[in-house]
Formats: sequence, C-alpha cells, structure tokens
Amino acid sequence: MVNPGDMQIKFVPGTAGYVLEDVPHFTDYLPHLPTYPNPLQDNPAYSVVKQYFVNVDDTVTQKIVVHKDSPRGVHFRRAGPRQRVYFESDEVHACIVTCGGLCPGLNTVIREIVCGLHYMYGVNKILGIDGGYRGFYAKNTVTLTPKVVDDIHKRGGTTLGTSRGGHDTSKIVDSIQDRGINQVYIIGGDGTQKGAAVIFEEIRRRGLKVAVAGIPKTIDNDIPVIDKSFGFDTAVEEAQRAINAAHVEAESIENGIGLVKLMGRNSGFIAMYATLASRDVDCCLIPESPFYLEGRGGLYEFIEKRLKENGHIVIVIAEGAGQDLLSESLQSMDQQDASGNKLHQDVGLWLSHRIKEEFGKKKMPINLKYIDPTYMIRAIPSNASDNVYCTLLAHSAIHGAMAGYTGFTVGPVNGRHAYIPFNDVGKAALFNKPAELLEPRDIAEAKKEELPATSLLDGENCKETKVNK
Ligand SMILES: Nc1ncnc2c1ncn2[C@@H]1O[C@H](COP(=O)(O)OP(=O)(O)OP(=O)(O)O)[C@@H](O)[C@H]1O
Ligand SMILES: O=P(O)(O)OC[C@H]1O[C@](O)(CO)[C@@H](O)[C@@H]1O
Ligand SMILES: [Mg+2]
Repeated sequence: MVNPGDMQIKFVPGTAGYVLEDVPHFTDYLPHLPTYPNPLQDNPAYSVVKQYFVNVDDTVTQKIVVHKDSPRGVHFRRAGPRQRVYFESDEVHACIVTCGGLCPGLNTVIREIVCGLHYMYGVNKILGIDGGYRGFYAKNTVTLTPKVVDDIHKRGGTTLGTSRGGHDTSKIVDSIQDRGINQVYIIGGDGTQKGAAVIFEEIRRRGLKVAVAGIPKTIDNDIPVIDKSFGFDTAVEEAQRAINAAHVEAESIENGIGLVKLMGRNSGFIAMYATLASRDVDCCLIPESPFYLEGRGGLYEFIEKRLKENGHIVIVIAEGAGQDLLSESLQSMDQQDASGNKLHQDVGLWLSHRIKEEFGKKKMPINLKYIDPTYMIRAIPSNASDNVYCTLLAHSAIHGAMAGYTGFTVGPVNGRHAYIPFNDVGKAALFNKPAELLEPRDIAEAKKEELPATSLLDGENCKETKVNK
C-alpha cells in the first residue's frame, strides 16, 4: 500500500526562489487524451463576464509577507475554470462521499457539486456514496440530481451519511472502476484527505482516467495551508450561545463559575475564536498551550483572583486541552475511534470536579455551571458566509476535475482559491494559525520539523493563553 507521505509532489522551480507545488494532471500518466472547449463558453450566465477563465499559468502564493531579498517561496495552482476540459458532458460519471465527523456545510458542498456539475457542465450522472469510505463497497449508492439536493443545505449533517474507519483502498478503487465512475469528490478532514491520496495513487497505478478531488472539512479548523475550513464560522457562532448562557448563569449568582467545553480534538481554534468573539470569557484553555492547576500562575489562583475582583468567572476549555493532567490523575484510557484517532476523556467534567474539590477545601463557596454543547455546534446547518464558502469550494473542485487535474484538495490560500497537493494537507496545522495566536511551543515544534523559518516570522508576536477581559 502507498503511504500518503511517500507521494511525489510536482515541484516546478522559477526565478527568484519561486516554487510551484503543482498537483497531478491526467497528462502525467495518460499523455494523449483529447480535450474539448469548456461548455461554460456558451453559457449566457458566464459568457458575459470578462476574463471568466483562469490563465493556465496563474498561481497563488503561500507567503504574502515577504522581505526585499527573501525567496518568493511556495505557490499553488490557482483554482477556477479552464478554456479546455478533459471530459465531454455526457461522458462524466461523478460520485460524492462524505467521511469523518459532522460539520456545518456538508450538505451545501454536496448540493453545490451536484448543481454545479449539472448547470455549469451539463453533467447528469452523479452518485452519492452512502456512509463514508466503506459505502463504496458495502452499501448502495443514491442518484443525485439538482431536484434531490434542492433544499438539503438547510439541514445539518450530511444527507449521504458518514463514517470513520473502513478505508480499503483496493475495494474502493475496484468499486470506482466497476461502476464506471470517472470523477470522485471526497469531502472530509485530514484522515479523509490521506485516504483520498491513497485512492488517487491506486487509480494512477491502474492508469484510469478518474479525477480525485478533495474538499477539506473539519470544524476544528486544523487543516494546514488553507485559510480556514468550512463550518468553522458557523460553529464559532453557535458556541456564542453556550458562552452567553455560562456568563448569564455565572454573573447572576455569588462566586459563579461558568465552564464551557468546546470541540477541538487537538486544536484550540474553536475555543479561542469563540472566546475572542464573545468578550465574556476570562480564561481560555487550549491544547496548544499547556496549563497547570496548583500554585503560582496556576488555574486555581487565577479563578480565586477573578472571583474576588469580579464575583464571577467564565472559562472556556477545548476538548483536547489538559489531557496530560487528566491522564496523571485518572487511569489512562488509551482508546481510539475506528479511524485510529485518540479518544479524549471529558476534560470539562474532570475540571468541574477539580475546581469544586479545591474551593471546597478552601471553604470558599462557589457555584459552578458546566455547559457541554459539543455536538450542538457542529450538527447545525451552515450560516450565510459558510454557505457561500462551500459553494466556492464545490465549484473549484468541479473546475479542477473537468480540467483534468487530479489528486488535489481545494481551498483558499491567502484569500485566493487554489489546488493543493494532498500531501500538504496531511502536515501539521501550524500554517493555519494566525500569527498573533502562535505560541512558543509552536515555534519549538516547527524548528524541530525544520519548517522554513519564514513561515514563522510573525510568530515573534506571541500571546498568553489566558484572555483577560
Ligand atoms: N492514513 C489513512 N489512510 C487511508 N485512510 C485513512 C487514513 N486516515 C484516515 N483514513 C480514513 O478516512 C476516513 C475519515 O478519517 P477520520 O475519522 O480520521 O476523520 P477526518 O477525515 O480526519 O475528519 P474529522 O477528524 O474532522 O472528523 C475514515 O474512513 C478513515 O478510515
Ligand atoms: O464523536 P465523533 O463523531 O467521533 O467526533 C468527535 C470529533 O470530531 C471533531 O468534531 C472533528 O474532528 C472533533 O472536534 C471531535 O473530537
Ligand atoms: Mg481528523
């Protein structure tokens, strides 16, 4: 089996340190395929727009903060429609699959792939794979038409179902081949994109004219390179309701403590952004920045200080935070989900008990309300801005597949949509972090991995984990 890490990336060097990290194309292994004029040329909705098509040489830079003499760095191929395509409309047989955890916007992406293929490229054969990767070989498919998907974007979840585990590359590619599918749209997180990478490699090994396009999904926002993952905004917005409730409860009672646990398996993006947006949070605890409970500078000391000053405190904790402390005091669970992701213990519940215990010992009465909106923030439909974003992702994926690109993930890099090699999406999520949220630990990690120093330049502006009002 091919490991995603073993895959070759097409590096195209240019002058002044310019590097294009290109994505694979059919012509890399099927050199003599015919091309056709893009049907969008004749579409009245598009033909009026000046310069609708993307120039084949357009690229998007990963690094926009540069110095006079610094190399121009890594670039990605710009997403968008091309003048020539590698499929005739009635030749396309597409399929869509969703894998991993839920995320607001999954249905919007599905809807826009179906509608985009149909209305922009005249495609009529689109299958939905039921229940994630294993659905390729273990379940029936559903036929997707614009009518079938018409209002699915108004619902949370994924109309196709999803799953973890069950990725069997040979069986999946056999199923793709047997069904005559030639465009595969794969929506999912880092694990899913790794799975997509091995599917692509197997397809290339078999010499099939099948485009594999990934659409990155995770509310954790921990996919590198791209600016932001879809559904993240919606999740942060929904988290405000929980924080608000915690604040109302805490400030209405003497020594009130509102504690909210938010998703983020190994990343604190949701917790941090929800905190910054709310302004009601006194303390935000994230996995990227370790904390401790006792002694000077510890959490107990901070809580006591805040209660004495303000009479109440609101704490937000990401689900992956403090797991080292939990395993010290509880028996280590060491369990995994079906995809091999480590299952965390409930840090919110644990912290509630510890705080109650500590202030009980101190004989300082407190009133702690623990709110755990975990699945509520991701099982909802996407908001307006995520809907627009999902549409752009779906369209970028379609244009790329039609133009013969394959083995790529779509996403915005510094605001411009681009085609990114699968490999890049499997790396650590450091690039994704806003400079002002970088921690010294990030910098140490990055140095260990010998990432280009330039990607960390802005990290000098570090910030403490505790967010004071
Ligand atoms: N290295 C890998 N190679 C092949 N398949 C993989 C790999 N990692 C994960 N997968 C498959 O990808 C699918 C989704 O993986 P996972 O459960 O880790 O979720 P994810 O895509 O990372 O989404 P999220 O973590 O945001 O919920 C699963 O079916 C899993 O078997
Ligand atoms: O309980 P499930 O569905 O396996 O998913 C939980 C995980 O999925 C995510 O929402 C996305 O990775 C994480 O924040 C969370 O740990
Ligand atoms: Mg994941």
